[in-house]
Amino acid sequence: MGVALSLLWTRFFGKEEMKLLILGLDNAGKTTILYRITMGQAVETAPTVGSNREIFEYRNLKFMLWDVGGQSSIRTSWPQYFTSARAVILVVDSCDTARLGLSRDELHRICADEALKDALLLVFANKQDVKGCMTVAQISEGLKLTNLRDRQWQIVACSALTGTGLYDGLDWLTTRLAKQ
Ligand SMILES: Nc1nc2c(ncn2[C@@H]2O[C@H](COP(=O)(O)OP(=O)(O)OP(=O)(O)O)[C@@H](O)[C@H]2O)c(=O)[nH]1
Ligand SMILES: [Mg+2]
Repeated sequence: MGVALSLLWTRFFGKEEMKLLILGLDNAGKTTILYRITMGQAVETAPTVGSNREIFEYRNLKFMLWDVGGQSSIRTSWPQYFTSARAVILVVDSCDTARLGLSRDELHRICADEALKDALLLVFANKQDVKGCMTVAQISEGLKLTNLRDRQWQIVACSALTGTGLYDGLDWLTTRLAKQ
């Protein structure tokens, strides 16, 4: 859309909502991140059956955030959410060493999907408040992020419990989305 047309569109219809997907294994902290971002606080969560959806405005951009359940039975439905997503936020539990390989497999499956070929990738290495958790470098290596060619990606350490790091990730995302 040209600049003039885009301004006209915004004037009459409001800002375009950008669809962002929050994906990751069960217990990674996706729902906690969703509500920490949209409500500014840590909320008590239960495993997500299906998905949660929230509108969020940040740095003059409007987002529709989709948080999809990560249990194995729900992961098979993830591709139903992919259409027109501008970015994937992959949440990894930095304490879950045993399932880092599973996160890697899911990530590379997501990235191979044609519907997400232009989507940005932000990895949140969550639960960094827990002592002895994996570092960003270990998670980056375990996920084989450098194998993702032709993909704009970033990994950021965060804690949904304290809020640390979440806005560093969102700043990276919004800077890139604003340029598109
Ligand atoms: N210590 C710590 N615990 C966290 C953090 N983020 C989430 N949790 C806890 O991890 C557990 C799972 O969090 P959820 O947000 O429900 O996880 P989810 O990824 O949405 O899980 P599913 O809905 O099953 O896919 C909860 O007990 C959270 O309180 C964090 O940054 N630090
Ligand atoms: Mg959840």
